[in-house]
Amino acid sequence: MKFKVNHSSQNIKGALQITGSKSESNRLLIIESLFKNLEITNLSNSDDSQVMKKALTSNEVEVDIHHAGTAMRFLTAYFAVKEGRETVLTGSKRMQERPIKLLVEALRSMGAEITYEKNEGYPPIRIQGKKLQANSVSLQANISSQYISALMLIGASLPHGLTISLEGQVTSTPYILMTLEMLQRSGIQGSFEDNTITIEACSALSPKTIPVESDWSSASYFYSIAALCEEAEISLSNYRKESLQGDSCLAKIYKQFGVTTSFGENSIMLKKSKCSKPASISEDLRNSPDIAQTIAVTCLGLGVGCKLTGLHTLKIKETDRLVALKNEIEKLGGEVVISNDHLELLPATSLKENIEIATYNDHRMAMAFAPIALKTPVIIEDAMVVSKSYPDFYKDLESLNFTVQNA
Ligand SMILES: O=C(O)C1=C[C@@H](OP(=O)(O)O)[C@@H](O)[C@H](O)C1
Ligand SMILES: C=C(OP(=O)(O)O)C(=O)O
Repeated sequence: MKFKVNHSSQNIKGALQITGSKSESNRLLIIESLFKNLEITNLSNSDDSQVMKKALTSNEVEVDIHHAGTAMRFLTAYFAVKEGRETVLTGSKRMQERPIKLLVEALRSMGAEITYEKNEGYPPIRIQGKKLQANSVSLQANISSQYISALMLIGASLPHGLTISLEGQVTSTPYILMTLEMLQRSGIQGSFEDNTITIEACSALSPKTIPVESDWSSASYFYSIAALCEEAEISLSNYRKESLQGDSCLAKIYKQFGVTTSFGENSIMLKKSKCSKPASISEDLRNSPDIAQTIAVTCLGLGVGCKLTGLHTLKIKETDRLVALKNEIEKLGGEVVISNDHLELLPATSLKENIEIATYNDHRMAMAFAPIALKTPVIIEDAMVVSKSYPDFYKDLESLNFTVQNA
């Protein structure tokens, strides 16, 4: 399905309630399943959280997690400690190209029984659940923080807890801190100091209600909208100043485009009233890789140049996001240079109209490019990919007076 997205005004006002963070939700779903006694509120309605919920209650041998990276990685560790359960964990064609070897090797070194069904190092994998006795593990930390979070999430279920030694430069650190905080809020003790994570053993949790903050990566598209129009007042809930999500750095980054953020009790207000913009910006996104596409497209729309670094993880996400960004920005008339870990955009002088944006099975390609409609009408191919993290995306665009039509 293709959607043509358009907007006829440069003044945007509205209030939206965004679904819960899929990262926080998928951690809490695993903790609840292992230890019980958690009530989770504002759970994400994303496909990724739906597949996680379904997997955790499935009695089938084959568990298919589609495109959900967190589900693939967290469930690999989860099923490895499910004594007596045999699981074949699989996913979409792209998931079968996303590496899992570092996590499988770490779990095997702890005694887990995991074999590859097709290609060495990639899903699908067959897991024979066992009681693991190990209390320490080490792994390379510069490929995906999800491998580390996966080990942290099962750590407390092991008889002696788990000490994880991280090797090399740690990437996506806020997601590791989020996992630690989620464990601690649930009642599990742990620490992260000097590249060593310690998770204490725990046999039961006392009952708790844990609210999920809304998704900051989803909020990024409204930051982009605010930046791309002349005047904006957009209220988003449920957000907090003290966020566990690294993508909350958006508030600081978008100040450069004249978008201010004020924090209410449970919401944020994005305001834009003056058209100040820098000639170019430079950001290291090692800690917030999921907002790279949003920022690149905002800059394209504003005619601002950008140099985005720390993007080495983008090649193994839903698609090779660096290549996808280059292809689609160039279709609109932008000039981009990419390497394995950075992207440089030259300030664009004009944008082409009614360009069809390919989305590469990547929700963030669709959502990052839709706001450019404030500058030029755009057609989003395979538009419903957004449901991976944000099923209500187009409904929320319409509530801000965007027109979204079948193309
Ligand atoms: O742990 C998480 O919830 C996530 C970690 C990040 O992945 P990497 O650690 O692979 O960069 C991020 O890109 C992904 O969307 C969600
Ligand atoms: C990379 C992402 O997700 P995952 O790795 O969990 O599939 C994302 O949501 O941008």
